[in-house]
Amino acid sequence: MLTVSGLESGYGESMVVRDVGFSLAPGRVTCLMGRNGVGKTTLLKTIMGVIRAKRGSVRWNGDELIGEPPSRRARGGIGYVPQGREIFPQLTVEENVLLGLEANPKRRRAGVPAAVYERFPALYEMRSRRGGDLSGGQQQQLAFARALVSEPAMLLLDEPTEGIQPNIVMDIARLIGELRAEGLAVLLVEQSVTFAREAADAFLVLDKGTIVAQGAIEELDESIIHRHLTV
Ligand SMILES: Nc1ncnc2c1ncn2[C@@H]1O[C@H](COP(=O)(O)OP(=O)(O)OP(=O)(O)O)[C@@H](O)[C@H]1O
Repeated sequence: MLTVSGLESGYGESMVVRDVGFSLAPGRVTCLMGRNGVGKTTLLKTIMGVIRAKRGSVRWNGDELIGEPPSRRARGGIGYVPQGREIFPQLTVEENVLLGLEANPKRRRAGVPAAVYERFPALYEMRSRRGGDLSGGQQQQLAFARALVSEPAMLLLDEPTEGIQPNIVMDIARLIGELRAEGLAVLLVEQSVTFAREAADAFLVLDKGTIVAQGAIEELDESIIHRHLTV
């Protein structure tokens, strides 16, 4: 459903993502791995349209997304949980969730669908509190809720377990498993090989902006980890 080919992007003159190609299918979790600074976040932002591609193609169910703004991509079914969560601390939990429907004013007026609060009951309890009052784990739930409120078919997750307590990390693994069972395609940036093996079906390894290894998660072996992932 998502096919990326020959994708290049960066900042000014500096090219960060170089000739990247891969595809994602419904109901599969693909883990994007790589050392710090290799371009994982830049790749996700380019797929979302937050950063403009310099070259290449991002096709979504056959349609070319390059040139489309992020709002059109969100409306088309792509959800994004950014690194560091990017919760608005002064807005309420409910207002933060509704930001996920900015691209869709009609649905926004209908309010937060019951299904979102059923999935995240703690957010329902805290819906009138300020986003900044939530714990790190609750803020991560809020970032997921904001991405899921538009009922996306694909989710881009940028290090959702970063800085999260181990017991909440297990909740995130469970949630990703549920989303996969519901048929979402998931592209997950993750540093932990253990978590990747637990949560993903497939992996991509990025090094200096290029995909240097990919395959089924069972094929993520020690030589790949040693060459491209350990510091
Ligand atoms: N806004 C920016 N302007 C200029 N250079 C940037 C910008 N954001 C990132 N970079 C540079 O682009 C390169 C790739 O950064 P990116 O954040 O995509 O890597 P990453 O693999 O996600 O790293 P991390 O694991 O640390 O999150 C780095 O060299 C970084 O310094």
